[in-house]
Amino acid sequence: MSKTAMRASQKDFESALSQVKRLKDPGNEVKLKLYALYKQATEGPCNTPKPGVFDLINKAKWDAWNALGSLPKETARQNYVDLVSGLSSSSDSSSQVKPEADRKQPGYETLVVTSEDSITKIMMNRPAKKNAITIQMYNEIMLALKAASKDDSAITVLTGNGDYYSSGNDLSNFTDIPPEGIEEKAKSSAILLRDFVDCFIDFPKPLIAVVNGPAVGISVTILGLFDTVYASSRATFHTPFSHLGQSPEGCSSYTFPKIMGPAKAAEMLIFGKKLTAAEACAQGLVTEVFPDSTFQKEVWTRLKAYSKLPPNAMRISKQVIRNREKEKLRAINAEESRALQERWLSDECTNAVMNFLTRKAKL
Ligand SMILES: CCCC/C=C/CC(=O)SCCNC(=O)CCNC(=O)[C@H](O)C(C)(C)COP(=O)(O)OP(=O)(O)OC[C@H]1O[C@@H](n2cnc3c(N)ncnc32)[C@H](O)[C@@H]1OP(=O)(O)O
Repeated sequence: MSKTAMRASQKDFESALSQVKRLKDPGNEVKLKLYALYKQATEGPCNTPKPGVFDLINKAKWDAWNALGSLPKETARQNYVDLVSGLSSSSDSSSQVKPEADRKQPGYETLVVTSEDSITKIMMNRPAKKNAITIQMYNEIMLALKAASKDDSAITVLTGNGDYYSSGNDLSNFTDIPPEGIEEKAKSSAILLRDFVDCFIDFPKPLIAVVNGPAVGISVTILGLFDTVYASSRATFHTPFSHLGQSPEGCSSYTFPKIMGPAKAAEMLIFGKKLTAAEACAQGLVTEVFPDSTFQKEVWTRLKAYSKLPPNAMRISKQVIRNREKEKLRAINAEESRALQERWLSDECTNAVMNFLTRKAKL
């Protein structure tokens, strides 16, 4: 394992340790697994005397730890992170009966897509990379939205797995230069961006963002195209385009001034001011903020109630609201994508991306 991967795994482990406190009770069997993996990850193989047969609880804990044998600390740490990550996504809805693995739609590698209770949930699933959006993930989100627009769900939700909603465009997308050269790369990226944002402009049903943690870049800008945005109190909203030598996308050059007024929009889009969830709500980008400790429970209870409303009425209402603006939004999207195509070829952008990839800069 590389040094970087080990460091990242330790960070993920620490974040899983705090995440686990916020989960609903996963039951004794899982709690024992978590205990055993924690002990193995922090202390190595079981090294304490076996408790007596009548000391039932401590004996069960000891058995679970001892059963891990000589599993390396790094592997135990990784298994702990994976287990917590699976638990936090399945705790999204307390009354969902089948485990998520049984309900998830096949064919997606970067997403977990489920449909239940008339809700299609599209969950970005690269928690170790803060759900940074790769080319594959852009394409899979478009596919999932197209499928959701035709399925029998009443509403569609986009959310993230792990501690982040999304850290935006995966900056390593810029490093995969085709033999045709950098200009061709910028052109194909601009087409991908335009097609991606068009899917949100055209989406025909109510679309809800469940912003479970910090959001960066394009994952923030497209929020202006959602019908409702629910945020955890832990979420932040950051569009550091100038820092990255880039310019706004996702129709935010139009939706943000409209939502929050030109002055507040400029502070975000030009100067990269990061908003807290409360600030984003006060400025109209977020519909409602929920305490992080009850976020999943409160949001999914609310969404389940909404999903029982007459679906055709909701669809028509959305279309009446959106249709008036559709052509304008499409034109703005095309213009923003053209501007970015040029930006991606600039020294300002190249240097910012290289600084991140060589870890000279972080937001
Ligand atoms: C079709 C093209 C459309 C283009 C349009 C979109 C524009 C944008 O979206 S611009 C926004 C781009 N995003 C960023 O600039 C964010 C960059 N990331 C960061 O600054 C930090 O990673 C972040 C503050 C989000 C989190 O910091 P930490 O909590 O300290 O975590 P790490 O930095 O250790 O991250 C863990 C792991 O994930 C990788 N990562 C995170 N975000 C990205 C990203 N956007 N692109 C690529 N990789 C990302 C990070 O490198 C770490 O990887 P490892 O080191 O391999 O563990």
